[in-house]
Amino acid sequence: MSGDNIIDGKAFAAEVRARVKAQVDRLVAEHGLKPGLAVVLVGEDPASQVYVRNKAKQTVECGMRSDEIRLEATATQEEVLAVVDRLNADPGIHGILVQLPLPDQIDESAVLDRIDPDKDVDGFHVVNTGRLQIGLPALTPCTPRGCMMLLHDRLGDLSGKHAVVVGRSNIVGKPMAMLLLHANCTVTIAHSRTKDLPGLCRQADIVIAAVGRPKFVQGDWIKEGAAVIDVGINRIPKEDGKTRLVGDVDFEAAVGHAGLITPVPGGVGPMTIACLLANTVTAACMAAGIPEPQVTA
Ligand SMILES: Nc1nc2c(c(=O)[nH]1)N[C@@H](CN(C=O)c1ccc(C(=O)N[C@@H](CCC(=O)O)C(=O)O)cc1)CN2
Repeated sequence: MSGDNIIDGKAFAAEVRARVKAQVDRLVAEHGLKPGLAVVLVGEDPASQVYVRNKAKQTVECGMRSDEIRLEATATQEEVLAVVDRLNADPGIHGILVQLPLPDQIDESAVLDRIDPDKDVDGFHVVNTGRLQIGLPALTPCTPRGCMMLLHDRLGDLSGKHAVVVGRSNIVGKPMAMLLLHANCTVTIAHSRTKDLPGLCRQADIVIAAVGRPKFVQGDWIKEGAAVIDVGINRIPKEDGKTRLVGDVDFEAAVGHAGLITPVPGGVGPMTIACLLANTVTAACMAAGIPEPQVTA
């Protein structure tokens, strides 16, 4: 995979992390402020364990404080909320993230909305959702923020482009649509009841695939030269009994049509953690009343 139209999300994420590290170094040197991120993991989901480990590692590499709080899969709602309350009250913690998915006995929205909105580095709290909706400064969900960085980096101004977002989840589809709208795109949100999805996608200058179904978006749905951003992370079985990671786009079929395309792995995924680190710096600056350094410039 070396075509000019393939976006290297891993390399771009490394650049973002280097910028975050430079900002952290400056905050420590000039303000004595060391941003702190706490990640809460409930249970032993293997993929979540890997993501949490990578978050902690990259947080430390950027010079920030990293706290990892692990709870048993059988933890009660009260136990999880008590951890969030403690982190909300900790002045050395500027960002709190509760790794999703949570076990069935936990009410996800109750937990996410218990996080102090100013420490909500996932941008999932209803207050940040509302701020984003009406265009106020907000902590923005990491995956959509990463997608926007990739699009701006390669396309510059997005004004007037028709973006089709396939998927309407609260954590990707909806915030993605809002960010594209704020960037002056004409945005269509498509979902399982959308009529003629292939025809709709063929009209798009930008297709965001965030539907959670392996290789759902077909190659011939892509207009020649369109940008295709694949948010999907699906593990499918291989013949040898192991699994492999594929996105929501049939990459091999779409790459010949797209002007730009993100692969899976190595596209949007690495940007999620890089943007989490950037959001933690933003939250620390907000808490200390320091103007936020630009990560995307
Ligand atoms: N509280 C949250 N929970 C979850 C989020 C989130 O943003 N906040 N997103 C996902 C998981 N996730 C981060 O938490 C995440 C997913 C994927 C990657 C990534 O780098 N993927 C690699 C492939 C890694 C692999 O082999 O598994 C890639 O795409 O190249 C990073 C973070 C759900 N939960």
